[in-house]
Amino acid sequence: MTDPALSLDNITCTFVSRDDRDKKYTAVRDATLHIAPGEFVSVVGPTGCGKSTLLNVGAGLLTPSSGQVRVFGQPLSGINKRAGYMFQGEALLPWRNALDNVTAGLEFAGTGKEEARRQGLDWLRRVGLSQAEYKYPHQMSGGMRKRVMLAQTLIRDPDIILMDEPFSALDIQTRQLMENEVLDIWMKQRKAVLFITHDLDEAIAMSDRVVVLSAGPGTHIMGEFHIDLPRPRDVAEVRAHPRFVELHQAIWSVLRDEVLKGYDQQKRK
Ligand SMILES: Nc1ncnc2c1ncn2[C@@H]1O[C@H](COP(=O)(O)OP(=O)(O)OP(=O)(O)O)[C@@H](O)[C@H]1O
Repeated sequence: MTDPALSLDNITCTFVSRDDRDKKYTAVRDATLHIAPGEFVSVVGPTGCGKSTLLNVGAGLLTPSSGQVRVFGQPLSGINKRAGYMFQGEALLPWRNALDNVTAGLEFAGTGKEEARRQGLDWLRRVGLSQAEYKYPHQMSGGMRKRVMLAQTLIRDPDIILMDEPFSALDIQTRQLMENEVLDIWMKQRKAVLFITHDLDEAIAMSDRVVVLSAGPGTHIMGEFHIDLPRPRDVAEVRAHPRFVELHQAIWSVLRDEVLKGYDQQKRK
């Protein structure tokens, strides 16, 4: 049997509480999640439940209080070098143009300038930005900046792609375009993807599997759903598929109560 690309086993993350430094807060308790090579897995859950915490554990940015992380069967220590990470916010360097932002990771890894430029231009083309090589972040729209971030993440050819609500700041049309672009690229390369989102429609439209997290504290996995919709998919069109509607109802019936609990906790904060 092949090893999962990423395995998180019995992960617990306890922090010093942000509200009261004398108290501890267990964000995630005993969560187990395996992602196969080439599998696209989305994690959904109420706000503040611990989605980013799990992703950070997978990226090696956060060491769990207990549990084990393995990458293609090997225990992870330090940063997960086989993973590329696309954050929720803006992560471009404002003083670098689009091309120099895309090639930044290659440069840091020691790739020669000419080769980095060749690959950078190729990635700009693949994300639909062939004309934007010399534009600086402030000269680009939010959607263009996200495309640059996508190219920046994928140019290193990671075996695992970690995405934390990458398109949440975009308008719905741009967002759907980007989602389709990610699916196109993924269909060609079939890397393992861990995709965090608030948006159940987005999770179902993109994924092979949707994992539902409970409200915190002590977040755990409430359910997993295999998404047996045909591919290739268009994220806008697939929403009208009768199976999409069935899956949405099934997942929402598990997620709804957790979202209400999460919302209640936010109001009490
Ligand atoms: N370093 C930290 N110190 C203290 N508490 C933390 C820390 N990191 C996360 N938390 C807490 O753990 C919980 C989970 O946070 P996390 O950011 O993983 O949730 P999330 O599901 O990604 O949230 P959102 O949906 O709002 O993006 C939150 O209550 C948060 O305040």
